[in-house]
Amino acid sequence: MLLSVNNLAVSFGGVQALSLSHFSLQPQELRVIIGPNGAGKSTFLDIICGRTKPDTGEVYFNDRAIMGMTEVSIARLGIGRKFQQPSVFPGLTVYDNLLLAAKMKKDILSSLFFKPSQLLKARIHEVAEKIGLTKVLSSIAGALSHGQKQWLEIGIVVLQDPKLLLIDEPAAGMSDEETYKTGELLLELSNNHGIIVIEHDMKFVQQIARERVTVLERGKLLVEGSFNDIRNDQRVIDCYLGRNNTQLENL
Ligand SMILES: Nc1ncnc2c1ncn2[C@@H]1O[C@H](COP(=O)(O)OP(=O)(O)OP(=O)(O)O)[C@@H](O)[C@H]1O
Repeated sequence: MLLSVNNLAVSFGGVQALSLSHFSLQPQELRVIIGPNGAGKSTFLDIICGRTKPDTGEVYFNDRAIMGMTEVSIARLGIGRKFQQPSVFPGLTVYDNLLLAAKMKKDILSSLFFKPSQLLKARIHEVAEKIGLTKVLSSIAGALSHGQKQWLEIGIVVLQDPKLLLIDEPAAGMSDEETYKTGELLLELSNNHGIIVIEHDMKFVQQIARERVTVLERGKLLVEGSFNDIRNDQRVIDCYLGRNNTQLENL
């Protein structure tokens, strides 16, 4: 098991944001988490990456207990997080953004004397190819399209060789074509990484959910199953009804 979670609970100001008795992920599994606003999806990823401390519970990554570790230590162990907000350096080229990400993996001291080796250059080109940005490696990141910026963000995380990738709403704001390409990219990445994706667009979920989908509601596990199981589950349909949001797009 790549990730295993038991009895995780966290409250904010007396309101329970998450109460999850069990969750597990296999290596190279791509899991999609859905659920309406406030279901606890981001809180869950925040706990896994060490950004939020739970009140109770255990998280095991490759059988190692990681609760209480800092975000940096957890990242070093191999958990990479891609947030929804952009974090690329807009004034740097795509290549330099990737190079910087690769440098950040090294210790501070060694990076002072860091020179990009042929091996590293090859790795940057390999990742650029994967994320579809080979032709724009020398472009300024700020000039990329929204979709390209998101792929660069994914590339930056991938360059750090995480065993587990946590990705918040990767297709938000993308065109249909960009969304589809993002889905194909995540499917390809799942050959080498465990991936947890939070997503709202059901057409996109259908494209990438080859295994289980986890549905959270009000901080609790509502149901887990194949895409077809959850799409036809009355509890899932009910939990979105009457909500003033556009989250269950294309259901
Ligand atoms: N730092 C915080 N302080 C106070 N309350 C918080 C904090 N983070 C999350 N919450 C609350 O915890 C609950 C779960 O929020 P969370 O953001 O995890 O849900 P979500 O499923 O990711 O929702 P969305 O799809 O809207 O992003 C919500 O009621 C939210 O208001």
